[in-house]
Amino acid sequence: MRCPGALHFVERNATVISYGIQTNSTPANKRGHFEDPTFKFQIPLQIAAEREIARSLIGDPNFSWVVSLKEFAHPAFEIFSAVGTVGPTFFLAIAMFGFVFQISSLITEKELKLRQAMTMMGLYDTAYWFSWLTWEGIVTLLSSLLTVLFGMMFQFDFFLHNNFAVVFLLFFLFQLNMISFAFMLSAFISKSSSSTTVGFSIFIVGFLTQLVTTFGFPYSSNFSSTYRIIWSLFPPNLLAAALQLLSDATSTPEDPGVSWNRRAKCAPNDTECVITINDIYIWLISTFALWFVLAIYFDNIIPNSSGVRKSVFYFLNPGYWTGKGGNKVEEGGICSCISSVPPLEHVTPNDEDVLEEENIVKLQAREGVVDPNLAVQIHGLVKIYPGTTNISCCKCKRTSPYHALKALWVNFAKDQLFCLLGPNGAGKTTAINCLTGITPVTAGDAFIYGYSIRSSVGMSNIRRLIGVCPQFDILWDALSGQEHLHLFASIKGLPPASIKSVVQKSLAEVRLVEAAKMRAGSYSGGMKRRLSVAIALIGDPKLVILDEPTTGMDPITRRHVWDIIEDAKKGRAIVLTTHSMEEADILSDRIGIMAKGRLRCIGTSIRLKSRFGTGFISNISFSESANGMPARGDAITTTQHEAVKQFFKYHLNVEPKEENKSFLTFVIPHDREGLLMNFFAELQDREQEFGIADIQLGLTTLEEVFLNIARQAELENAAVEGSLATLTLTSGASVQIPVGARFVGIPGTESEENTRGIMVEVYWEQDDSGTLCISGHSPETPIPLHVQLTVPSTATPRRNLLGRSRKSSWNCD
Ligand SMILES: Nc1ncnc2c1ncn2[C@@H]1O[C@H](COP(=O)(O)OP(=O)(O)OP(=O)(O)O)[C@@H](O)[C@H]1O
Repeated sequence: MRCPGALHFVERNATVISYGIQTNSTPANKRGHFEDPTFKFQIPLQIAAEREIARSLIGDPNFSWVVSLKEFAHPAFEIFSAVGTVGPTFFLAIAMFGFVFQISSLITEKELKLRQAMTMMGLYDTAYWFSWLTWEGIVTLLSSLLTVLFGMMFQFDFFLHNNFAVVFLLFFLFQLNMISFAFMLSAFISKSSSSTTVGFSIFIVGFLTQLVTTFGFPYSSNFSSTYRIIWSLFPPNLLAAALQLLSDATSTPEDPGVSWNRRAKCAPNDTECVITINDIYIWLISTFALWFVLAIYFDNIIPNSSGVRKSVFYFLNPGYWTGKGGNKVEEGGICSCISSVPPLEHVTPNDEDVLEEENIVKLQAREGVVDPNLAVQIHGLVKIYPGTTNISCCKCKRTSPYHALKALWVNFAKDQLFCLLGPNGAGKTTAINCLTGITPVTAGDAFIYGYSIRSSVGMSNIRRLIGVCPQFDILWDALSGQEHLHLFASIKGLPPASIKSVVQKSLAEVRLVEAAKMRAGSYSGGMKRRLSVAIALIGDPKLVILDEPTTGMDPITRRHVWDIIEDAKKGRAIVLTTHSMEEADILSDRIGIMAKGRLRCIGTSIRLKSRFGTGFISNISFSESANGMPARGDAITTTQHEAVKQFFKYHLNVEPKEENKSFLTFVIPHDREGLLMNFFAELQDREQEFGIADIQLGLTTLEEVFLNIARQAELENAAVEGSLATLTLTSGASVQIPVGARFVGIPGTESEENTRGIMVEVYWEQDDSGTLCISGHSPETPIPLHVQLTVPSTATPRRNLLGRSRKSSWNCD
């Protein structure tokens, strides 16, 4: 390809010079066009050869033969053609940095629920998108400026001869377009780790389509405009076409390049021109707007990290544009069908306090009372996670509907801390998510300072009033504690002048002043939790929701955070969920224990202990001698132990629950309460005789109340579901019994001696996940007359009513 051809001259005689022409017939790409060697080389050469032969033969006096070497006329090969050829790939590669970073940041924010946290604290979607756009606009502006300046610095004709504004605008609009394209793609990706793969795939596809564009497709009159429209939707193709135009315009040092005024005109020698630089600008601006609008649209209709999305035609709802409604959300993917939900039957609470609370709230709801002393009024809140059938490629995934909240009626008062307790899966987080607007409610409503959580206007007012510390820390690893607080203070709308002092105060409160400038990614678990608590309290919210705030804190820090929470009660309501009974006991003004989506009991800690605890706990400590040994030797102490045990057995009919050399612990049921006064008076009188050093009497712990309530809920649930369990007797025989059954008659054991037959008492416990399991059974005994028996069944266990499959083995490990 280096030699276009050759001429062979043969001088036959004085009047005949013959010649032969040899040409390279491969079309060569010159200045973006494939030149036909016959017309561009062979014919001009033939004419020239014949003309010169004629001049020689006719004896032209100016003609002479000279032997010299001269380059055949050809278009200039300058560095500009490198920009036209390699430029598209090179500048696409530069834009891919921003593209991958953008996709990965957006997805990380979704994946780590950072965006959800900001929305919960009052961030508007418009502010979210426009803040990203502003930031990316600035970065793109700088990078485009640097690209052009570097191009000029390295003396590329492409950058020197074309107008600065023309080249700069091209790079700026292209990079902005790629960012907007990244916004749109991020709606479809749920894992940040996929962003590099997506970026690389886009680069490969872009490289190939740009290559095709450089060869002239489809920006020439040979192709229909439909091809051009489709091709121009992909930003790298527009870049390739623009670079081609601009490099052609500076192909020789004499070419003037494209000036700002000529941006909408074709090059004079370009007969096949179908697109100008100005057209490319218009395409870049239009596709930028298209990707951006699509990004917002897909972001709304594709389920977020909580599985919530808007309807596909949400934008047709006038309320969406006026801000009055139109924020109705749905659950499940676009390609999923929601199965029918079993109706929720109304169950009157068994507990008198819960019933009373329910009646008070219902009365207030009927009469439309908005009590100024109430921060939250929950009116029959129901949440059913719908069962869905998701159809994706070659897969059909079904989930069953689940009643997570079954009509919650409760008030949370101002200046009080309400503690929501309950075993895992009780529905606490669901209740909180409903209050903060993360999850749509199925039925019922809740009013926070009078604003309904079901109205979009109400919800945007609520977001200004609440502060939330979610169950899991939602923090940016790259931001410092101070920056986090600054950001959330801004989202909360604090005046910029006060933000600095508020942030400093907040950092001091949670003892993070020294770590204020450290990245949150390097914080310990406890520090992160403290920062989350500080975020929840920033901006003086009137309702603070703390979902397990002290998880992972050491005891010293925990106590410190308890102090912060205690101080924060003034002037606001706090809702706290925790698994620490000590925390609930210390901080709560009222406690509600939930299980299986229902409120099971409500009241102060003392009330719950006295109503649901097994009774009183009495600790008896024995005197010890100076050397730490029991006062009068082991034998004597054992006698004293026995005497005390006898004393408790005789008067109160209780056995010790725990015992060792220095103390005895008894649990005294509530029904013996009447005997306690005299009993302890006598025990105190005989302290010396029994060698007692100290007598303590207290109510049972909140933990015990919690365990009792949880077990009771499991039993009720098992009875409703009608689940069956297999009880294996010590004799080796096994029978099917309803889950939770206590006294079980063994079939076929009736005899003359035991006319009612034999029975066992089954002991039920809860395993680590809180599910009931059989821990054992009593020895087989004749069935007493008064006992209400469960008759075993041989039926196989069936699925529960809501379709969740139950465990097959019911024996505790
Ligand atoms: N998106 C969902 N789809 C279906 N079921 C869900 C969904 N989210 C929660 N659940 C179910 O709802 C029930 C209540 O869950 P929730 O997270 O509210 O419990 P919790 O009381 O906060 O538990 P924990 O103490 O473990 O945080 C659980 O059985 C859970 O499996």
